[in-house]
Amino acid sequence: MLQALSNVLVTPAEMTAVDKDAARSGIDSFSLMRSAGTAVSAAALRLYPEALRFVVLCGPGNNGGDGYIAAAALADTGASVAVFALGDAAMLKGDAARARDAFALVPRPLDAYGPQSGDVVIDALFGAGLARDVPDEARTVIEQVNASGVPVLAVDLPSGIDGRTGEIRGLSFVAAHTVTFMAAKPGHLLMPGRARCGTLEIFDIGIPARLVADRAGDLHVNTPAMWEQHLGALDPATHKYKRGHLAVLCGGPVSTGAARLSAAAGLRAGAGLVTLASPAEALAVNAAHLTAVMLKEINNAAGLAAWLKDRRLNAFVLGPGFGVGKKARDFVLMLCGRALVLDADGISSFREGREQLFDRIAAEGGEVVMTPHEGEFARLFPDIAEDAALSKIEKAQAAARLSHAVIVYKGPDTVVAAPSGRAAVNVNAPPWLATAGSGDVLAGIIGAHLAQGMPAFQAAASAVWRHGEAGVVAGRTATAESLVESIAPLRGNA
Ligand SMILES: NC(=O)C1=CN([C@@H]2O[C@H](COP(=O)(O)OP(=O)(O)OC[C@H]3O[C@@H](n4cnc5c(N)ncnc54)[C@H](OP(=O)(O)O)[C@@H]3O)[C@@H](O)[C@H]2O)[C@@H](O)CC1
Ligand SMILES: Nc1ncnc2c1ncn2[C@@H]1O[C@H](COP(=O)(O)OP(=O)(O)O)[C@@H](O)[C@H]1O
Ligand SMILES: [K+]
Repeated sequence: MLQALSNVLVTPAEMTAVDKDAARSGIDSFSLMRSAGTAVSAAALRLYPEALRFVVLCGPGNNGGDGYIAAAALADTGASVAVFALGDAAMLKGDAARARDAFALVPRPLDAYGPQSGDVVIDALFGAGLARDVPDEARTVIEQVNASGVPVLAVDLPSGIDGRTGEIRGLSFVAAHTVTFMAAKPGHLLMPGRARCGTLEIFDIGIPARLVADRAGDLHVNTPAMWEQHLGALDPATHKYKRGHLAVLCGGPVSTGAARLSAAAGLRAGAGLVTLASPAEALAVNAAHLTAVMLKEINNAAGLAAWLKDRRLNAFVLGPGFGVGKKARDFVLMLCGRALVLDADGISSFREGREQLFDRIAAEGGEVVMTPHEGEFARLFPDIAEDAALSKIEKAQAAARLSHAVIVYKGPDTVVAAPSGRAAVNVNAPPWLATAGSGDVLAGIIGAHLAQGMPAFQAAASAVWRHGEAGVVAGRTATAESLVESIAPLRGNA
């Protein structure tokens, strides 16, 4: 895969536009289909040398066309191949019809297929063109194949997965491997699609990278390439104030653990100093648990205002264990002009009156990052959350636009989105990150990156990636505490 495209995500609509641009620039569309189909046959031979029979299921569009090319290429190697077609293969048009003619045998109707031991299914029913729920004729075969345990190699996408959203359109194959072309699509990375793609292979079928890049939006896989040019901000060479002073606002005496986790994570992630701001009634319990993290009594808005005069306090985390209500709202509104991570109760406190928050962020222009999980997202952005037409990426983008903040929409497929529309989908997080306090740790890492001067989007994206890496290091028995201990340097910095 070309380096220039390796992290780019392209929506199916953008890919269709790329196809048209390619045709306009004189590239033969059938040669692209031939490359696609032969890439699929090569993957099938490489992955399943023991297959007794390759069963190619072909749909009514160009995804089916890729399938016919693959079938012909596999037959040329002497492999046993059977093709079953959805609908009347005689009705195929354009490149798909040409591809059908490349395969010597007449395909059999889809409902004639029953999975047999030794089969490998090549799923070429629907790809980028899936426009509605899969039809009944396809449902039966998808159910049978999924139940049979016969391995499925998907062409472009497992049929039934929406390439834009990752949603299942009625029913979908569960593939062991997916071969897609030129660039990954959102549906390969967003859940539940991601879990149904198996391993993902991105094959360069020969469309110039420039044509793809011209149509692609500012949407990427979250890899170090997204933010490594900002790692200089994490340079530890100077004194501790240069490494940033992170302040974590703590709630009442019975819920202090969450804020302490954020503080510990912030320190571990490289903030030069971390101070826990605690109300008087929680000072004793916090003091009993803290060593390197400092403690400061902050009881009310007046106390916070006085403390904020210290401009060396350069990032804040508010939310973990803070408590929902007026105090949270008052504090947050005072912090909107600074670098701020708004998490948990800090988000939920604005269920009513969110406009005040969004207006303040816009007016003050601080580097604000919000880190909602699904429930918190629905609390603050119910209108966006309920819009079933939007993908998780589009929801995060809409929320970022509306709030003027960077949104980290958490989950197995965390999306980081900026008000500009720039977005990244994270893929390195192991499922055992779903453990109590894990989100508090993430908030602390983001806070540390902000404290060290990274811009909000890069601070958030790199923190999400680092949190995922910490999860990998901590392993399956990870707890929030072991996650903190597992936060590793980012490329030798921090
Ligand atoms: N990108 C590239 O550069 C290249 C892409 N290539 C390949 O092209 C694929 C995209 O091809 P595509 O646009 O023809 O769409 P595809 O997925 O075959 O489906 C469309 C057909 O299915 C039908 N249909 C849709 N939904 C349906 C439903 N629920 N139930 C029933 N029918 C339904 C739809 O009918 P319609 O909606 O028009 O009635 C239409 O007939 C892409 O995934 C990749 O494999 C390569 O060849 C090389 C270059
Ligand atoms: N299945 C999963 N796979 C990977 N990461 C996950 C999964 N479920 C949750 N996470 C991550 O774990 C963290 C949980 O945060 P959150 O829901 O706020 O939990 P808590 O409030 O207990 O800290 C988030 O960073 C989220 O992205
Ligand atoms: K497919």
